[in-house]
Amino acid sequence: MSLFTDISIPQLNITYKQPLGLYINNEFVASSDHKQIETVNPATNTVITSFYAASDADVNTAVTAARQAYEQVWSKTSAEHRGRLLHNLGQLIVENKELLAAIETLDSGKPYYTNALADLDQISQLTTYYAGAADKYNKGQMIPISHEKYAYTVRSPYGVVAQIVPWNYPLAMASWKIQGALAAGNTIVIKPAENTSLSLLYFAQLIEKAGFPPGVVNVLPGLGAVTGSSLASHTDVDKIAFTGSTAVGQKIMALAATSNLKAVTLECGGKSPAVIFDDANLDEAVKWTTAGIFYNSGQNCTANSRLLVHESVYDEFLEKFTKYAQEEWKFGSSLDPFDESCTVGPVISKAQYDRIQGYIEHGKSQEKLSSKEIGSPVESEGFFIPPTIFIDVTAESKLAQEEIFGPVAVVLKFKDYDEAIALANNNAYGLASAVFTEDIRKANFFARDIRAGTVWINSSNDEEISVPFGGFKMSGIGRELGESGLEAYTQTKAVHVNISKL
Ligand SMILES: NC(=O)C1=CN([C@@H]2O[C@H](COP(=O)(O)OP(=O)(O)OC[C@H]3O[C@@H](n4cnc5c(N)ncnc54)[C@H](O)[C@@H]3O)[C@@H](O)[C@H]2O)C=CC1
Ligand SMILES: CCCCCC(=O)O
Repeated sequence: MSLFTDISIPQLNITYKQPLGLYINNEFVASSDHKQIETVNPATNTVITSFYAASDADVNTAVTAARQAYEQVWSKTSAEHRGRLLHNLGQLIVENKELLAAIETLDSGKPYYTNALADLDQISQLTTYYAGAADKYNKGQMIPISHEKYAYTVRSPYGVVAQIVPWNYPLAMASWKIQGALAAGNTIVIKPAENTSLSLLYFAQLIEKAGFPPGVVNVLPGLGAVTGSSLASHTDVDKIAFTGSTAVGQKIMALAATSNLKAVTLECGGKSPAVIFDDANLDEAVKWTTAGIFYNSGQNCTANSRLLVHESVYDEFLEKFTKYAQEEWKFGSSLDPFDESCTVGPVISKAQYDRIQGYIEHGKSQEKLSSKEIGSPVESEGFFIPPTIFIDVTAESKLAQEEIFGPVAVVLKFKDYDEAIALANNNAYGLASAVFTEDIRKANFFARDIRAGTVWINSSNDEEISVPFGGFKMSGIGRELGESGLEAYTQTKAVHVNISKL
């Protein structure tokens, strides 16, 4: 198989050259065993192309390249220069914004105009942020001890970092990791999700163009259980960062522990509550929470998939939510993610489609839950699921406890603050949360009492690249974005200086 292929996207009148190889030492190569993976367009269930899948041997080759690049070049590169190369990368991202967004839409099904382009805006913003952060957030401390001794700390990069990213925001999740790790001075081997590898393979070409030396960033598409596991267990990888399911995060953490006790950052699943109190502005709550569960077809780790509503406004909220979702989200208005009117795209794969439909079926047939389909089922070969909400759900419901990762929310009722916070915390996950109230005390009590890494007050899924992101409980370990996104890729070295008289 060739290392490149031409791909056409007629809706945007684009034909471009798609890399299909592994990206090691700033060049594309075939996998050692020539194994390949097919990637499918989820909007049409048709094969787009195939690309090489990295073997264990390829992982070793890439890690060796990253190690050599670290020891010989990158560890000797100033923070200022790292920042300058990230600035170059940011400019190249802007120049390639439309094409990168188009590849994301083709491979993941996320709507081009209402989703993918916004991802590229966020990626540009965070690249600029880390370009500036490289020689600012690299400072340690000077610690005076005595007349004849002082100490200081250094924020030392880990060295070779492995990164594994999911398919819901392919390039954004990769950039959350790559840009921070580079700013901190690490070299990287990153594995995209097997169902959305095309954009990162195209993006890899920008790495060399930006001036990054060979081996600093290596991109290894491949199967999770093969390439991913191999990275997690490689003894010359100093740190691994992962975004994806909690189950896989646990596997990675176990391999990290038993191989070489490498450092770990995990951004895993969520089942985030949005709590609507009796004094909430319901129109605002509806606007934020419909986006919080239907944007990206609900495939967000921070999706507000649990809606907890005070009993006094429950019926009014449901009526507003349903009406707004029908009128503003217009599921089915277009089944072509490249169409400007497409707001809810397909879910990523047949496997996820079946998984989500399984939850919907369970809710209806097993738990006899009442549901409202906000949009009718569509005739399509693609993996389109109508936005659905289940009402009058109890905390013990399977649909209230487990991450569905689709455009499906459950609505629960509560009578007072204590019941609301108890319901909100009654879950294995703790990634994000939202609260809607005009009462500043209640909002701050909630922010104090909720066990979640992110709290949105009178908004939801309102990420900022300068604010730390990460979960409590089964939602993960560590933080990304903001200064945390650089800190996560450094470890503190303490230097003691004895200047006592000889
Ligand atoms: N937190 C988040 O942003 C995301 C959460 N999820 C959750 O994961 C569920 C399943 O989605 P999946 O695509 O199966 O996610 P996943 O966790 O299987 O895949 C995420 C990444 O992990 C890799 N991977 C899979 N198995 C691995 C292993 N044994 N060792 C190392 N790497 C491995 C995959 O190749 C991919 O790159 C979703 O329904 C959702 O609950 C999925 C994607 C993103
Ligand atoms: C670009 C927003 C990403 C939210 C985190 C996630 O769903 O993985």
